[in-house]
Amino acid sequence: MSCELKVIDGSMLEGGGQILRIALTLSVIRKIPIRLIKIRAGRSKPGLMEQHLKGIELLRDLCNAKVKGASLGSTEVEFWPGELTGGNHEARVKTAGSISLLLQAALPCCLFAKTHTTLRLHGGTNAEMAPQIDYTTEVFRPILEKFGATFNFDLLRRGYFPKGGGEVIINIDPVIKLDSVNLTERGQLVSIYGWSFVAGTLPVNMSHLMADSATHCLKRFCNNIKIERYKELRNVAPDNCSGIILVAETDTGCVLGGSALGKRGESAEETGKRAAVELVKSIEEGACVDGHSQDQIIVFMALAQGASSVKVGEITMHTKTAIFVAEELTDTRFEIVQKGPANIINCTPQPVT
Ligand SMILES: Nc1ncnc2c1ncn2[C@@H]1O[C@H](COP(=O)(O)OP(=O)(O)OP(=O)(O)O)[C@@H](O)[C@H]1O
Repeated sequence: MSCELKVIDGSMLEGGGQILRIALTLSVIRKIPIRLIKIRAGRSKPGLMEQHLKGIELLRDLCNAKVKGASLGSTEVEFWPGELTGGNHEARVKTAGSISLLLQAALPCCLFAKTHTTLRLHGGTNAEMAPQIDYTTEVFRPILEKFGATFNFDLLRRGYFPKGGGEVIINIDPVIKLDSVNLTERGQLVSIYGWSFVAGTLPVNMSHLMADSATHCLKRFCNNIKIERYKELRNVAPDNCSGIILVAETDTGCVLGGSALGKRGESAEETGKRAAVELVKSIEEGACVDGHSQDQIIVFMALAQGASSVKVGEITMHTKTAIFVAEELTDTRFEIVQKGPANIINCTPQPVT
């Protein structure tokens, strides 16, 4: 392991928690010690929040890393990775901080561990500004499988804003390598399905209103739409929440998602429509992955053996940020080629000189 610290500037581009997660993940896998500076400088309250700190501690535990400066509010952290061994690990975010984002940082590491890993993650399962856990398992996981990797999960309890309290167990087998992907043929939509839920004391009728409204927006794209409508069991989801997750599949195996959570002052119909509009954007752009998976696959493209190409829609700031960090910490180069409303992201490993 080199003693020199690679500096990653957390104020770059998106300037949020994502830079931190990707940099730490790649630091662990590539065994590159890093110094993160200006952490979350692009956010109104910069520095580490609880969920980011718990993410750092989880990655530290996964590889027995040495960490300096990681505490609430820190804007600078040093991280010296050790050996990735696998085993049982736990992270507990006391707020509704997203379980999916803890997994976003830990999953690639576990894929390169020596043995099987079991993660017990506590926090929010369905939180704003993050993938709902159902998005992670039903949209992101099938895309991950194209890279030759997967995970199993057991959702024990749902956790919503503001209390959190969700709990998910994730089981991950290591891979020998990640496969490169070529996801450039979008094909025709074959089905749209999804889950429209309410929890706590909210009436089940809201789930019907969200699902009907989403179906209304989507029916011009596909005549095979099935959205389950239900109320979560009280013992699994005691607190109030409502939301919808939509998945579109194409005849070339592309999986696109759209989702929304109910919010104060918004009708159930509007929530359903928001999720549908998100999905419609990816459909109309001709993208092979949606705008949220777009940034989440960059790490896998950078770690895969060989060159990958993925057709996406409008390039998001999160994607530009992920590419920036991936190029800093791996021997890969990314190139974006515009194709009408879509873009092709190419990732090519660089010969080691
Ligand atoms: N509705 C959504 N569906 C799926 N993924 C989402 C959704 N909203 C956000 N994401 C993903 O969640 C991640 C959010 O990263 P971001 O840096 O903005 O958040 P963060 O870690 O909570 O940090 P910060 O508090 O600094 O914003 C990104 O990978 C983004 O694609």
